[in-house]
Amino acid sequence: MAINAILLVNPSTMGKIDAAAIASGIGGYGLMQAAGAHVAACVLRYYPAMVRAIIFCGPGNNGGDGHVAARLLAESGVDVCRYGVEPRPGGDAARAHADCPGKILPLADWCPEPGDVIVDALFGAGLDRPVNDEVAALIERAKAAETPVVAVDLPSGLSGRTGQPTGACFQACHTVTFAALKPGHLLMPGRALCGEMHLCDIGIPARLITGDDPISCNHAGLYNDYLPAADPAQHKYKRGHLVVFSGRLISGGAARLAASAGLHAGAGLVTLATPPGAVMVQATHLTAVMQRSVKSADDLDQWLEDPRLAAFVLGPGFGDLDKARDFVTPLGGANRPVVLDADGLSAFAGDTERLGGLFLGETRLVITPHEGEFRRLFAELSDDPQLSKIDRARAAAKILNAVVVYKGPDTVIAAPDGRAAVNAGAPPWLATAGSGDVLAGIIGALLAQGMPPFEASCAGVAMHGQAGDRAGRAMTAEDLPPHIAPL
Ligand SMILES: NC(=O)C1=CN([C@@H]2O[C@H](COP(=O)(O)OP(=O)(O)OC[C@H]3O[C@@H](n4cnc5c(N)ncnc54)[C@H](OP(=O)(O)O)[C@@H]3O)[C@@H](O)[C@H]2O)[C@@H](O)CC1
Ligand SMILES: Nc1ncnc2c1ncn2[C@@H]1O[C@H](COP(=O)(O)OP(=O)(O)O)[C@@H](O)[C@H]1O
Ligand SMILES: [K+]
Repeated sequence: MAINAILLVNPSTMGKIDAAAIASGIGGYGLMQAAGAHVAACVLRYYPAMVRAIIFCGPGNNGGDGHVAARLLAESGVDVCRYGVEPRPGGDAARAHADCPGKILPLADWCPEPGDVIVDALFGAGLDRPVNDEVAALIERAKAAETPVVAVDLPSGLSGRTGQPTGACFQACHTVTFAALKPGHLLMPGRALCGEMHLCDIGIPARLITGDDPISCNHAGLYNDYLPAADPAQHKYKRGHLVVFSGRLISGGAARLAASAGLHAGAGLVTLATPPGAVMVQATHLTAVMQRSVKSADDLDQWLEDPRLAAFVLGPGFGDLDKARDFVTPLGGANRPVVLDADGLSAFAGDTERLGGLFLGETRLVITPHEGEFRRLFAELSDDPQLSKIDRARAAAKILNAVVVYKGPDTVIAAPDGRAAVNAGAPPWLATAGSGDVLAGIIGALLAQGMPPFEASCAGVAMHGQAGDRAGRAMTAEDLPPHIAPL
């Protein structure tokens, strides 16, 4: 009996897991009892001063969990009122309803009173369309009355697959879910609509909590076996030489942030490849980071003959989009890993085919777009409301044969082979100018040390978040590099 805190399970897969548990001899009604008990316990724990528990019950098993919670809360001495619809006859929900004393009133009858706490058991995994006008009006009423909401499985109205509301949606203070998290619990705005998450064991055996789709939370198991080892015999070139391309005179700070992050993330040496006109200004800022003047794609081509150059970061503050395209061509031919960020991505807006064509074969391109950069590259994917952020990142990864680090509060890392991870724990104060440049430098350094691109990206995103935690909420991007620590 267990929970799986790593796997993200789509609602349709969760239905199959429930069915497999039932087929293995575990009664569905028992699962519902356990689910309802966790909901009742959450209400009692967080709202000890409540006056009434208001249970909104839908027609399916989500409603069934609500009937169980209603009965248990009433048995605990709470004043309980149920509103909603009678469950469909014959199933576990109907039995849970029959076992709960009292009647169900129409949703429209609920008049908010001070001390009310709502248990939202209208729709969970079965939600497949926008809620109707009656439920939308109820959600409005709850919001206007500021009545706290404890959601069962998912706030009603939220898609567990995409993290997007299908229409009106409850804003929960707490969400109680079972066996495994769904993508919608972590993807925005779902994560914010869920409030505090509670992942609870309802008695489904761990061996059954598996997915047919490799989506997980970003966790150490994804990359631990690939992290650079501290080898006593290492020297700086063995640790990896990272090259970061600098922008023009006016915009060299972003590349310096990436370069400094690269050194702290373990690259043995980092060289800024700087346009001749910016070399002097960069020199006044650099200490451990080295510098080389690189004027043209031909210069770069020559330098690439040095096999010790292990990985490249191009984009932060780069500025010149034509030049970015010119430089990426020899990098594509160099058969070494490349991180493209910021201007390195904007340079290929509307031309993703060309970018993908430069990086055929074994995956060695990592792109790190934020929402706007992603849209510039993949407007059609961004505009498709059926796609989740995971779907979009995966599709982009396939198109470019690249690992996609689709940034934000819910950074998604996706590989062309379909692996995907969602990183949801990073502190919000990472939303500060230059923080993405630091991330590009960290991933570049891990690539330079020989990590494969998906693993380097997952580890890099984790290191970035941890550096943010250590730097604290008043940090600026410049504070991040010294707080980077090996995993
Ligand atoms: N299975 C198990 O063992 C366990 C399951 N558990 C619980 O079961 C929940 C899933 O239950 P579920 O599959 O019955 O779906 P649920 O979310 O209740 O929806 C019911 C029906 O509502 C309808 N409908 C959908 N959208 C609608 C809309 N916008 N507006 C109006 N109606 C709408 C649609 O039916 P339709 O009208 O299309 O025929 C849909 O089928 C899960 O979230 C968890 O809480 C736990 O007890 C643990 C054990
Ligand atoms: N609300 C948030 N919570 C956690 N991390 C965030 C949040 N907003 C942004 N980030 C992270 O901060 C970084 C910002 O990168 P980016 O948008 O490229 O900024 P810049 O271009 O200024 O460097 C990304 O790693 C992103 O995932
Ligand atoms: K619900």
